[in-house]
Amino acid sequence: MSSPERFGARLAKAVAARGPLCAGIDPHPGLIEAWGLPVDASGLERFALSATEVLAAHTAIVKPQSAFFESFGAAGVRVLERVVETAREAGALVLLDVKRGDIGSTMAAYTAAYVADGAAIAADAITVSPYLGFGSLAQCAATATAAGRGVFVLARTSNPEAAAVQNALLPGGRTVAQGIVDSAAALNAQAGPLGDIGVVVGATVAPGELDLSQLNGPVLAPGFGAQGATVGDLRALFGIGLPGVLPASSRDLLRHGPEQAALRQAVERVAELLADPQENGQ
Ligand SMILES: O=c1ccn([C@@H]2O[C@H](COP(=O)(O)O)[C@@H](O)[C@H]2O)c(=O)[nH]1
Repeated sequence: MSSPERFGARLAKAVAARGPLCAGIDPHPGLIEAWGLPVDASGLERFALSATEVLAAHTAIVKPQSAFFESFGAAGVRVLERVVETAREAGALVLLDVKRGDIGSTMAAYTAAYVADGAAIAADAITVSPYLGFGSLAQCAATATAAGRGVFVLARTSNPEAAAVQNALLPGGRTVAQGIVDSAAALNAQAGPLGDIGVVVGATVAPGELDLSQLNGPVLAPGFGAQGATVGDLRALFGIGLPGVLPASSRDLLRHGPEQAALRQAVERVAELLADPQENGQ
């Protein structure tokens, strides 16, 4: 049997075709309500499927936030499964934001759930947390890669509380975040055109904190939009062409619903800003 096309290669093609914007599907109760829907499993379903139909038709990759589905119990998880299917039918890759991380034997179960061959909720990639040690993620990364899937490892997250832990210094002087980037880079060393192991670096992070030059993998950049980061901030942090960077926005897109036409215009507007190398603000 031939091996599946690698995640990094699939992502590079999708971004070349549709641009780098990663649209977040975060059904916050407040947004469900603002769309005039009941805050229950039926409202969740209408919100999430309608948003996914539009966002997944216009972006390379969508990022459902698992927490907002899990909070509705089993019915919410069934909606999440339909979101994954709907996104795929619309031609987008699915990065499931679950931020899993545990000892290796438990991590194996998360791997089976999301990124192994025959996974129960099969995503193209998931977010993972390295704070039980980067090595605890090794088997998950290897299994995902073999299945044509990927992982995005939290390195320097967008929230203000993160710096105290992630900018702490390791023996030798690198930050914890840089150590994570370098460990991801080691796994991507032989891959082309883009490795399967991404990192998460918030768009809100100050320029110059991290050296991403050796990563050879994708960078998920949440914090763009509702958390305050602009296109100018993205370019200052990652460079004018945003190479390998997936700016991620959820609330700032979703607030334009429930009309699908308005949501589509919003996503097109942001995609145009990201495509314009002269654009330094928003
Ligand atoms: O560092 C991180 C990692 C993940 N996130 C997630 O991204 C979205 C952001 O939503 P917005 O509405 O665009 O602020 C959300 O799902 C977070 O859990 C992050 O914000 N920062």
